[in-house]
Amino acid sequence: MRFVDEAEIRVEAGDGGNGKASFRREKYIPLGGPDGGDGGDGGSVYLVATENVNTLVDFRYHSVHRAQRGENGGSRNCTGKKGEDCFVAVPPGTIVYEASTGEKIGDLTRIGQKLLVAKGGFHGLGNTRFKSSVNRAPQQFSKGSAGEHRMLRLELMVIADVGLLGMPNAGKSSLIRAVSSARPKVADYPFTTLHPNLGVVRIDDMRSFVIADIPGVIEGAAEGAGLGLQFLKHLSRTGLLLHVVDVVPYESDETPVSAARKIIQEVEKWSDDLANKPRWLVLNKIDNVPDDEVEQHCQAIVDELSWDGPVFKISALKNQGTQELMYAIMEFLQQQKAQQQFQLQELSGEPE
Ligand SMILES: Nc1nc2c(ncn2[C@@H]2O[C@H](COP(=O)(O)OP(=O)(O)OP(=O)(O)O)[C@@H](O)[C@H]2O)c(=O)[nH]1
Ligand SMILES: [Mg+2]
Repeated sequence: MRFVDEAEIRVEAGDGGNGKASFRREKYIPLGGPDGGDGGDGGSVYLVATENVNTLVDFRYHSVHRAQRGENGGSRNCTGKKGEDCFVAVPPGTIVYEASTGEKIGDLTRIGQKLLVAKGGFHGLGNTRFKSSVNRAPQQFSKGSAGEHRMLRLELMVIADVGLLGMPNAGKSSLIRAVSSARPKVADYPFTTLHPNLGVVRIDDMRSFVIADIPGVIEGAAEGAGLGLQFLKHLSRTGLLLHVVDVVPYESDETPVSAARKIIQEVEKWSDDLANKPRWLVLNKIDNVPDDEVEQHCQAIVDELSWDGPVFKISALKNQGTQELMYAIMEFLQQQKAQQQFQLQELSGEPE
């Protein structure tokens, strides 16, 4: 599933440090020459394509990125220190535009690739530099030039790792709310979700994945009923589907099994590729079933569906079982990625 993720950020390079005007002062040397040092260059701002960063979501909270100013020059020919550069981590695949003109500045495709987006100011010159045969005591010095300031628009095509499938009202948006900072609308009427929502599930500092909440799929979606069709076709890019089933369906004429079958049929009608994708059964709203009946209630659904794949029992509302589900997904995606890399290496015949 693909989404365009966007963010605007401001990048400010450091100004160059000023040059110094000063003269040597030492005992017994009455007319010491000029000894003002140059300033340091201002730091620049670079964007760096970084592994494991997979969305632009963090830029919503941190949108100004500054590099350091260069130090001013000092007496005794001391050169000012160069300002530190600022490196901003972005996900691979980020395209960078000048915000005001829409002009493309560049794109970052390879991990580790760097793009200069704001150049640091040039250092000012100390008065030593202005010394000449006709002017042995120059007062001149120059100021550092200003660092570049720019507004950038970042754009990224995000491919969701996990797609949620399920009847309207099954609790897909609630699940995304429970496990990520995404805030899709949740309500007790069908088709709350009119556009796909993305949630980034952060497992720890280094690991996260993207989960996509899509509008509920209903019977006939593969033929275009409801809102299902346009989203079904994008699901083929995900690595895992979660089939969310309400264990006590909202529609009284529906049972969990009949609701689940409808979804499976739609998926099979749509494409073999989608039907063969790894799919897990997520039985939601177990809090609507008395504690001591959950096990039995869920097992009956699994048996009737003749489902032999992974099953998770959760309550998105009460946040029960959701954490375990997220860990299992992360583990699965990592294994899947490792396997794909292995296959790629096999294909390309690389030894390692
Ligand atoms: N009791 C209970 N209610 C839940 C649970 N999860 C979701 N709900 C409720 O079910 C209703 C529908 O939830 P949503 O998350 O909007 O369902 P959805 O699958 O995203 O629905 P659509 O976007 O219409 O396809 C809301 O009233 C939720 O509060 C749960 O685990 N337990
Ligand atoms: Mg929804």
